[in-house]
Amino acid sequence: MRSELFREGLLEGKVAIVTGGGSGLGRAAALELARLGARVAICGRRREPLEETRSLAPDGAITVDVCDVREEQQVDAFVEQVLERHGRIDFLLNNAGGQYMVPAEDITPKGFRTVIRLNVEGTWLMTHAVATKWMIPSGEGGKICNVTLSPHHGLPGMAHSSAARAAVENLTRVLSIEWSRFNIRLTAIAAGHFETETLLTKYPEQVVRGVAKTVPLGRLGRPEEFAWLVAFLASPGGDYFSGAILTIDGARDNWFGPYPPPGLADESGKPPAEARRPRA
Ligand SMILES: CCCCCCCCC/C=C/C(=O)SCCNC(=O)CCNC(=O)[C@H](O)C(C)(C)COP(=O)(O)OP(=O)(O)OC[C@H]1O[C@@H](n2cnc3c(N)ncnc32)[C@H](O)[C@@H]1OP(=O)(O)O
Ligand SMILES: NC(=O)C1=CN([C@@H]2O[C@H](COP(=O)(O)OP(=O)(O)OC[C@H]3O[C@@H](n4cnc5c(N)ncnc54)[C@H](OP(=O)(O)O)[C@@H]3O)[C@@H](O)[C@H]2O)C=CC1
Repeated sequence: MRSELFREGLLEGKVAIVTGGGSGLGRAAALELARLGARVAICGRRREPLEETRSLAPDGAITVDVCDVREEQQVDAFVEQVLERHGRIDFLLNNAGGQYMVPAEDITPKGFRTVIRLNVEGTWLMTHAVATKWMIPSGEGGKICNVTLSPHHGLPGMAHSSAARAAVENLTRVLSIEWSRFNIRLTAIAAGHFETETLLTKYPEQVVRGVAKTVPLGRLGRPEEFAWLVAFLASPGGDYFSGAILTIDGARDNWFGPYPPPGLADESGKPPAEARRPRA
């Protein structure tokens, strides 16, 4: 299938990494980059969804590796594998991330650490590995795009993640300055509310039902709308973007309604907690 937006072959010769490429926004981005001729290496913790993404792409366009972005040795091995296979890395999308929804007073130290580790440390480990193993020593530079979250004033029920995304945005800004001498350009995409399977199935039912009403445009984002922005940034159109936080959210960042939001929290303002996932 061809891109609905960009010309064929736009990213020919480019090599991209997409973390969390087995589902949702990561899958949509990996497929769009592959359609445009890039060779795309995707990773995640589970092989099965990654293989499914690969099967949806043009033959040979996507390669798959299991890698937990929180684990330094796995990240190093993954990046080395990509370099061995493809010889270069032009673009990194740090998309793997997430959180669970919970009132802040119920976040345990372990739970807080888990979310910070995934979003901040995972993003940092992958960024550092790609920069030091290829973008800096090759003299070619490259582009790194991080995924964060809108609204920027944070989401009740996501204190850990709100803190983590702010950290990632400031990391983006400082590296865009410090690594400009290597021609490494960094951006962050602050995603609003997108209709991915995780959002639609994992979050409390009243949140799923009510969330589109918090968006001035009145609907959730579609994964392809995110993917098009990623492809644009990876293309020559994105060459002069660095240090920018690109918010894609149907105007969600600019709106604040009454608190607590009707239907999305109880009368005291307590956000709902999602159900514990069953333990194996
Ligand atoms: C107004 C509003 C509008 C709200 C409008 C809503 C808009 C939503 C906007 C954002 C949307 C998205 O990002 S959608 C995309 C979301 N995608 C994801 O989150 C995918 C990645 N997430 C994950 O893998 C998990 O959620 C995450 C916990 C981060 C990492 O998983 P792990 O397997 O590594 O960790 P686990 O072993 O499960 O958990 C480790 C510890 O974390 C804590 N923990 C984990 N899950 C928990 C849970 N459900 N409830 C309590 N605590 C939990 C416990 O302390 C756990 O320790 P023990 O107690 O010892 O077990
Ligand atoms: N959907 C939305 O509305 C919004 C999403 N975002 C962010 O966008 C990104 C994608 O979200 P979305 O597609 O909705 O959610 P998904 O849950 O579908 O995507 C998360 C992906 O990351 C992978 N992943 C999770 N933990 C790790 C890890 N430790 N190492 C490697 N891979 C990991 C998961 O695969 P596996 O479990 O196999 O490891 C999964 O493929 C996330 O960072 C999310 O927080 C931000 C704002 C809003």
